[in-house]
Amino acid sequence: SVTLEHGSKRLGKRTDPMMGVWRNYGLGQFIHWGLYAIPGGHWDGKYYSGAAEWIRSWNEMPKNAYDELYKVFDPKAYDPKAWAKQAKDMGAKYMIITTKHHDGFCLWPSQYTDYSVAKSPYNKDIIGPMVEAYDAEGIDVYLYFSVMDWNHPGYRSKLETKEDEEAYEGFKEFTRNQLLELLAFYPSTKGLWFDGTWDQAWIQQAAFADELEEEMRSVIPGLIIGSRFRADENGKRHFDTNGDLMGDYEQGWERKMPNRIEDVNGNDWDCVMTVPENQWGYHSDWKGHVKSSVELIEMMVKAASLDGNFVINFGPDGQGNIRPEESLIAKEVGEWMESNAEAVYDCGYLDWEKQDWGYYTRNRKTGNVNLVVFNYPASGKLRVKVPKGIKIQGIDLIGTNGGTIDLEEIHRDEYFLGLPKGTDHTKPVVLVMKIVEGDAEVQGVYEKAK
Ligand SMILES: COc1ccc([C@H]2[C@H](O)[C@H](O)[C@H](C)N2C)cc1
Repeated sequence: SVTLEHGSKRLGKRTDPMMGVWRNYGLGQFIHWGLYAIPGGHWDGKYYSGAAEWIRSWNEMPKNAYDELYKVFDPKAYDPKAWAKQAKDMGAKYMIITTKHHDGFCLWPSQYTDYSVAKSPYNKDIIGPMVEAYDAEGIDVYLYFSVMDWNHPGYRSKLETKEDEEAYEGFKEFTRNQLLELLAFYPSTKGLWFDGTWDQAWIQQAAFADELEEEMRSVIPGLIIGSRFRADENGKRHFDTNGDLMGDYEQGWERKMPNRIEDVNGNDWDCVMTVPENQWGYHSDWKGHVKSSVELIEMMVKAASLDGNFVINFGPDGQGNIRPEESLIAKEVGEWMESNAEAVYDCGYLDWEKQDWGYYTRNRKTGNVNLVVFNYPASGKLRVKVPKGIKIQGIDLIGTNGGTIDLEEIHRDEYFLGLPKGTDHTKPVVLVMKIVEGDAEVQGVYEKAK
């Protein structure tokens, strides 16, 4: 490996308590909200088929028309307490809010630009009440921040001239000022979710970004920052020149998921997922596939089974309403979590052979093995291969106690579990297995022998 000044600062996972909390979240909520929610994917009677939060880049929408939208930003229906309650009922343990997306419009009254809520008819801080409401519900708040800023005069995608370089110095200072301002205004935030960091101009700022990351971490000790904030001095992003993870967790799983534990390279990670195929901001007319709550539950469980978290995106409309499709998802995911959350919260990878019927998750606090069944076997029986030295001490349908599952030993360490008659096959069902490792008759939590 090569010596790097601005590469990864740590090998392996963070081991501090704040990262331990992050690791156990299981489920999060992303909120994309901003001026783009006003046009909602349409302009001048035309339909924008791209991602609604990118409508400013659509040549059918004049840039100045977009840039005037702040003059009509006045979301009468905005109710952060209701949003936080809905997220709580869904079972989200953390929430990521767009403080500033690529358009540069700030949902907080930044001292460093006029392009913020302070200059809109709404003329109140959006972020503060949201942070308070989510904190009150016990949901940790993370602040999304786009480095790319189409509004700032000093922003550049690449630095080609002396003038570019001078302008970009101002932009770097502006970016640092806004980030320190966010941490000062909202000190209860647990981390930052960076985006818009692929431009050559930013990638060249390895030293500046490294120093800024250190500075932010010193302002809020334990702050959690993903792999997408900065590049190393060779322009390597997410993973440095030596292949080591930048930041505290892998942030590349966006609208896609790993399939095997090897894909996550032993890192913490989360997957951020849109409900339609590719809409983060509000689009009033979703086209194509819209994910059902069962699909999203399966992705959430799959993430937990591979040591990751799953984050479902919400895009409130221009008035601050949560759309009906998203409210339905929040309700249905919440109903499932009501009785099955222990198979997701505090759960991670179990190194048992993957079976076709679904996923194993291991609860880090109880030591229990969860079998989450998505693909019901026609036989009605689940095949379970148990590694050597592991004994099944008991198994039950989640929330029940005793005698619901019959265990048939096929041969040493391989069993058929019979699902109870009348199991509802339209929902994922969870079996909870207590295991004993080695000959230990220890009761309670089992830490896998290292
Ligand atoms: C260049 O392709 C992109 C770049 C950025 C994105 C942004 C989306 O607007 C959303 O904020 C997502 C989390 N982010 C990666 C999406 C596609």
